[in-house]
Amino acid sequence: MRRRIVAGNWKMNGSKDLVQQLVGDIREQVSNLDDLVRSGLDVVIVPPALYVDSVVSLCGAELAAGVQNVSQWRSGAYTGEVSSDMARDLGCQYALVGHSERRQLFDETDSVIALKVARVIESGLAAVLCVGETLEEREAGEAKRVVADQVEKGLAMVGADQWSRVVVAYEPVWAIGTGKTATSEDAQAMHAEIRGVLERINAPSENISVLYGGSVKADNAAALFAEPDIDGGLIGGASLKAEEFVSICRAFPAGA
Ligand SMILES: O=C[C@H](O)COP(=O)(O)O
Repeated sequence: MRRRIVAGNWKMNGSKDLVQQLVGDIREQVSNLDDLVRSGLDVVIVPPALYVDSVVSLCGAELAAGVQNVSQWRSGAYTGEVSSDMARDLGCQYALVGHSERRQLFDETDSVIALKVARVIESGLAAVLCVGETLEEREAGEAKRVVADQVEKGLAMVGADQWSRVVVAYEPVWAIGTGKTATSEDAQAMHAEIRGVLERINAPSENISVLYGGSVKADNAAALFAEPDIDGGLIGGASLKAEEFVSICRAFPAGA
C-alpha cells in the first residue's frame, strides 16, 4: 500500500520563534490524528535549511522533517550549498528536488535534478521529485508531455532497488501560490498519467506515492485526496498555519 504524505514546504519563511510555535502547535494537533498516522500518514515539515536542526528536535514521533533542496555534489568546495548527507545527519527523512521555484529562479535543469535525486537516495532519504507545467504549456496542450518528460528525466538515475525512496509531487506552476487549484478531476488525470510514465520506466508505480501541490487548502483538500491516484499533498502557504495544515492532514477519506 502507498504511503500517504502531507508535507508543508515553508519556502523562505520562518524565524526561531515561528519554528517553536508552529511545530509545537502542529505536533500537538497531529497527536490527535493517531489513527491516521498509524494507518500510514507521514506529516512532514520542510523548513528552510537553517532551521532544520531545531525543527527535528521538536518533531517527536508524530512528525518527520525534510529539506527544500540539496546539492548535486556529495561534499567539497561548493560555498553556500547543503548536502543530502548533512540533511540525513540532522535527522531529515525527506528532500524536495526540482521544485518549480528551483527550476525557474535557479535554472535547475532535468540533468541536475536527476543527480540530486540520486544523491538524496544514496544518503538514505526519500526524494520528492516535483514536476509541473506552466500556464503557457497547459494552454498549448503540452501539459502531459512536459510532466512526463520531467518525471522520466528526473528519475533517470534511480536504481531498480531504490524505488521505495521515490515520491513524486505534481505541482502545476500556475496553481502555486495563486489561489487557483487544479480541479480534482484534472489533478487525478495528471496523476494517472504520471503513474503510466512510472510503469513505462519499470518503476513499481502502484507503490509510489504521488502528491498534489498548488494552493491546497483545508477546503479543497478532501476533494483532491478522495481521488484514487492522489496520495497526499505538498503544501506551501497553508502549511504556515497550524490549524489549516492539520485540517489538510485530516482530509483523507475515512477508512482509506
Ligand atoms: O511546495 C509547495 C507548493 O509550491 C505549493 O505552494 P502553495 O500551496 O502556496 O500554492
